[in-house]
Amino acid sequence: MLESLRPLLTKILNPLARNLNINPNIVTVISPFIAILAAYGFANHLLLLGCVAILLSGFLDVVDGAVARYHNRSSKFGAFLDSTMDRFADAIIYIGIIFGGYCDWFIGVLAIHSAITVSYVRARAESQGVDCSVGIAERAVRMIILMVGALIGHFTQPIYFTYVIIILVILSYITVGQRIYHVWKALK
Ligand SMILES: CC(C)CCC[C@@H](C)CCC[C@@H](C)CCC[C@@H](C)CCOC[C@@H](COP(=O)(O)OP(=O)(O)OC[C@H]1O[C@@H](n2ccc(N)nc2=O)[C@H](O)[C@@H]1O)OCC[C@H](C)CCC[C@H](C)CCC[C@H](C)CCCC(C)C
Ligand SMILES: O=P([O-])([O-])O[C@@H]1[C@@H](O)[C@H](O)[C@@H](O)[C@H](O)[C@@H]1O
Ligand SMILES: [Mg+2]
Ligand SMILES: [Mg+2]
Repeated sequence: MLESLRPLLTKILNPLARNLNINPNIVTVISPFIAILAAYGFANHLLLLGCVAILLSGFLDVVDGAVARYHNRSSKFGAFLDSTMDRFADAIIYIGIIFGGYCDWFIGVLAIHSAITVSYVRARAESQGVDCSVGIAERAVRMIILMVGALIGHFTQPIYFTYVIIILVILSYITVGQRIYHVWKALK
C-alpha cells in the first residue's frame, strides 16, 4: 500500500545515501538491534521509547536499500539479509510488547505468527515468480500502526495500545488471506 511512496522516499533519502558510502549490509544488520531497544522500551513500559525505536529501526530498513541503490551496491544477498533481519525485528518488537504485558501471550504469539506469515507468503510467492506486495498490512503499515498505538497508549491509557495490537493481528491475518488469494489467482 505504501510502496507507491518509495520513489518519493528515495528522492528524500538520496542526499543521506550519497554521504553514506558504506556496505549497506552493515545498516541492515543494525536495524534489528534498534528493534531490541524498542523491545526494551515496551518491556519497561516506556512506550515513547518503543515508538521512536521502531521508527529508527524502520528508518534504517529504508536507508539500507537507499544506500545500496545509490552506490550500485544492491545484491541478492543484501535483499536476502534485509528480509531476514526484518523477521528478527518483527519478532523482537512483539516479544517486548508481550513482556510489557500490553497483550497476553496468546495474542502476542498470534501477532508474531501473523506478521511473519504475511512476509513468508510474499517470499514463497516470489519463489514461484509471483509478485506479492499486496494486502492492507504490509510491514511499513504494521510498523506505523504499532507506533501510533504506542503513542496512543502513552498519551492516554495503555489499554488502548492493547486494542491496537488486537486490531493489528486481525489486519495481518486479513493480509495473509489477501496474499493467498492473490497467488491463487496468479497461478490458476
Ligand atoms: C527516530 C529518528 C531519530 C530517526 C527517524 C528519522 C525520521 C525522518 C523518520 C523517517 C522514517 C521513514 C522514512 C521510514 C519509516 C518506515 C517504517 C515506518 C517501516 C519500515 O518499512 C520498511 C520499508 C523498507 O522496506 P525494504 O527494506 O523492503 O526496502 P529497501 O531496503 O529500500 O529495499 C530493499 C532492497 O534494497 C536492496 N538491498 C537492501 C539492503 C541491503 N543490505 N542490500 C540490498 O541490496 C535489495 O534490492 C532489497 O530487495 O518499507 C518501505 C515502504 C514505504 C516506501 C515506506 C513508506 C514510509 C512512509 C514514508 C511513512 C512515513 C513514516 C512516518 C514518519 C511515521 C510516523 C509515525 C508516527 C506515529 C511516529
Ligand atoms: O511487507 P511485508 O511482506 O510484510 O514484509 C516485507 C518483506 O516481505 C520483504 O522481504 C522485506 O524486504 C520488506 O522489508 C518487508 O519486511
Ligand atoms: Mg531495507
Ligand atoms: Mg526490509
